[in-house]
Amino acid sequence: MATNSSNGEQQTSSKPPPLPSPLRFSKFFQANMRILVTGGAGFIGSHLVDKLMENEKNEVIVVDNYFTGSKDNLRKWIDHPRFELIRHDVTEPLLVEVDQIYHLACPASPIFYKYNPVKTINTNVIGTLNMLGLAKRVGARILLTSTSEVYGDPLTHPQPETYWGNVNPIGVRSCYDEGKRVAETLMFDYHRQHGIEIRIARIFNTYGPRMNIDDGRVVSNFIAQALRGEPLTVQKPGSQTRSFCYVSDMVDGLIRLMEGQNTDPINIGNPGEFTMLELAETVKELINPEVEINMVNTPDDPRQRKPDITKAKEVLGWEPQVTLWDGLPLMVENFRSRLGISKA
Ligand SMILES: NC(=O)c1ccc[n+]([C@@H]2O[C@H](COP(=O)([O-])OP(=O)(O)OC[C@H]3O[C@@H](n4cnc5c(N)ncnc54)[C@H](O)[C@@H]3O)[C@@H](O)[C@H]2O)c1
Ligand SMILES: O=c1ccn([C@@H]2O[C@H](COP(=O)(O)OP(=O)(O)O[C@H]3OC[C@@H](O)[C@H](O)[C@H]3O)[C@@H](O)[C@H]2O)c(=O)[nH]1
Repeated sequence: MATNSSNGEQQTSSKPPPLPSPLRFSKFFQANMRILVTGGAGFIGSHLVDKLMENEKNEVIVVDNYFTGSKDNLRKWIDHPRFELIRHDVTEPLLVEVDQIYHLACPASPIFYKYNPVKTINTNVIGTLNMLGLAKRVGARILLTSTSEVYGDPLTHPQPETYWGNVNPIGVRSCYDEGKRVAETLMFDYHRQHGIEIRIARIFNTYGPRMNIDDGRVVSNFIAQALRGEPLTVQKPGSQTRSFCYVSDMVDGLIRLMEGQNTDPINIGNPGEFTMLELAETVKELINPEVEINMVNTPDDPRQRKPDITKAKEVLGWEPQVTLWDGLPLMVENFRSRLGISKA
C-alpha cells in the first residue's frame, strides 16, 4: 500500500516484488533462509553474523574485501556447514542465490572513509547498485545500513527520519554522507521501478567489543588511549555531542527491521546524548583518572547528533536496552584482553 512522506510524495511501490529464484522451489532446496551479509567481517557485520548463525534455519554468506574488517572476527564460523566467506569487493558484480541481503560493506570510520574518498563513494554508489542488481535478479529483500551522517550538521534536534539534513556536498566527509544519501536514493528507485523489497537503517554511532583498536572513532580511541596511559584526544570544541548505541542493541534493531514490513528509512540508535568532553571524563573515571585530555583540531565535524526513535519504537517495537554505563565496561574488558593490559 502507498504511504505518504513528510512532503506528501508517494514513497512506496505499487509493483509486486520480483519472484524469488526458481531454485527456491526446487525439491533439493533446503528449508533454510540464505542470507548475504556484505561487510560481514567488520565490527557490526560480524556481530550480526553471530546472531544470524544462532538460528539453525539460516545459512550465512559473508562477502568482504577486508579493507577495515578481518577474518579474525568470523573465526568461530569458518568451516561451519551453514557459513561461507568470500573475499570480494562489492564494487564488482556478485552472483549468488540468496533470500535476504544485509548490505553493510563500506568503511565507516572517518579516518578510513577519508583515506581514499573516491573509493568510498564508489563503494556506496556502485557497491549498492550491484547489490540492488543482485536483489532484483534473485528476488531478495535488501537492507542498507545508512547513517545518521545523512543528516549532516543537523539544524533540527533530535533528528526524526522526516528531516532532510544539512549536508556539505563538497566537504571531506561528503564521500561518505553524500555517498550514503545516493545509496538511499538508489534503494528507493529500485523499489519504485522494480518493486524490490527494501529496508533502510539510519544507524547512529555504535560501539562495542571487536571494534578495531586503531579504528579512529571516538569510543575506541578514548578506551585504547586510556588503557595505554596516553592523553585522550578530544577534538575541539569538545561540546559537540553524539549518542552511542551498544552493538547488541544495534543488531537486534537491524534484524527486526529486516523481518518487519517497513520500507521507509528508520533511525536505529540510542538517544542518550553526551558531549565528547563528558565521554572523555567517563572513560577516565572507568579506566584511569590520572590520564590527561589533549584538545585537538578537526575540520567539518557535525556539532550535535541524537536520534528521534519514536518510529523504531512504534514500527519495530524496538528500543535500546544497554546504557553507556553498562556497555562501556564490556568494551573495556575486550580491549584489555586484546591489548594484553590487565587491571591494575
Ligand atoms: N558503527 C557505526 O557507528 C555506524 C554508524 C552508521 C552507519 N554505519 C554503517 O554500518 C556499516 C558497518 O559499519 P562498521 O562500524 O561495522 O564498520 P567496519 O569498518 O568495521 O565494517 C565495514 C566492513 O565493510 C568492508 N568493506 C569496506 N569496503 C568494502 C568493499 N568495497 N567491498 C567489500 N567489503 C568492503 C570492510 O572490510 C569491513 O569489514 C557501514 O555501512 C557503516 O556505514 C556504522
Ligand atoms: O579521538 C577522537 C575521535 C573523535 N572525536 C570526536 O568524537 C565525535 C565522534 O567522532 P567519530 O569519529 O567517532 O564518529 P562521527 O560521529 O564523526 O562519524 C560516525 O558517524 C556515524 C557513522 O556513519 C560512522 O561510524 C562515522 O562516520 C566527533 O565529534 C569527533 O570530533 C574526538 O573527540 N576524539
